[in-house]
Amino acid sequence: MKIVVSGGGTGGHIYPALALIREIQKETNDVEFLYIGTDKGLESKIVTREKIPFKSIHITGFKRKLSFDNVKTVLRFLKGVRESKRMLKEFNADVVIGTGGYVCGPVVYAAAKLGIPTIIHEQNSVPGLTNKFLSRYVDRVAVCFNEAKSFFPSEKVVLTGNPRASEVIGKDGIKGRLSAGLKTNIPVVLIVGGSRGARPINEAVLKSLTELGGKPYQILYVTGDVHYEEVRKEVELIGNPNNVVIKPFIHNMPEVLAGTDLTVARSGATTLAELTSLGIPSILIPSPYVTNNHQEKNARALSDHGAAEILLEKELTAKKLVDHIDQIMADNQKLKDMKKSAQFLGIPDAAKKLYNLMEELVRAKG
Ligand SMILES: CC(=O)N[C@H]1[C@@H](OP(=O)(O)OP(=O)(O)OC[C@H]2O[C@@H](n3ccc(=O)[nH]c3=O)[C@H](O)[C@@H]2O)O[C@H](CO)[C@@H](O)[C@@H]1O
Repeated sequence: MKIVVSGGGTGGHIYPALALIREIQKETNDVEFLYIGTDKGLESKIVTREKIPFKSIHITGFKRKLSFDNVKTVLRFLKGVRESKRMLKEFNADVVIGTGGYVCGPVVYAAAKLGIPTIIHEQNSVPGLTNKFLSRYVDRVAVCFNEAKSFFPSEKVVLTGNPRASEVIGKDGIKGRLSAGLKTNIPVVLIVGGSRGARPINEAVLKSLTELGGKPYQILYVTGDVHYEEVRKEVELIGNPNNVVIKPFIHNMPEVLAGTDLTVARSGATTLAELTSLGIPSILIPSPYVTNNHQEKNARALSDHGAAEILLEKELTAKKLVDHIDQIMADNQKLKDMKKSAQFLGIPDAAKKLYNLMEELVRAKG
């Protein structure tokens, strides 16, 4: 089978696409991939580093307000469609999947117009503009939250989950702890602000650092690459407690998560897919700076089922952060209940579900 994958912009759209490719490659040698992205997006670096065949088209996103720039965008879209059609024919694609971000607009649209089976994958509980637009033309819309279903034509929607959920399972938590410089025999709280870190979370953690030093658990605190230097300078003044390890970014997140007892995080869709797949209790601090406040809705999908607690950024203080962590870490039954609820929401076989969906569509086309 020849599969075209397209998606880009943030890690949130690229990591699920990569996870899907890697998981399918584990299952079978019978599949050939082509990734279509943009030259400017993060995908051009990440995908080529993984040695996946990569081609690029030139396209920019729509502005939400009407402007002259949008006219240019429409022209670029049409050019992107022409380029995509040529690439899809040349590759002889059997199926095309878009994982979000504006690049998959022309690619998936072109595939639909050529009569190639198409799927879009929506990671969030509230869809982005591109996926809403594409849902009219595609054969299937794969979602990760039941809450997302109502935004799409009901006959096309399938709950598959996020392929990153498949990639994170079965990892060695002891290795994860050791790799981060943590002790193996003391509970771990991971604090991370999404793929780029989050200044408000960093501020609250810095203010509570000394107090966290006296706790019976260890903290792995991930600042985000761009904030690391600033945080490190402050920590030099405050003092770094023995039970707190500070890192700019975690490159082996699946292993580290396997060794984590409680996570404090932003509620980006992929993070939540990982947490539920592994059954990790969490305190979620949704980013209020995202389209349609979708991170809060993502977070509610977990907290409504007891899998997570929400701490809104506008209410975030150092004291509240520490109290929340303490309350959960001191209550074994609560940890167990949250773990169970998270696992209940997790879809660890998401990659397989998506692959089956592709096979079904290709078979149906004959
Ligand atoms: C600010 C913004 O627009 N964020 C969006 C972006 O989030 P963003 O890309 O930050 O967040 P996600 O939670 O979706 O994905 C983050 C990914 O990075 C990984 N990771 C993170 C930190 C680290 O040190 N190491 C590491 O590997 C996580 O394990 C995860 O796999 O895309 C998501 C998916 O569409 C959206 O829900 C978010 O709202």
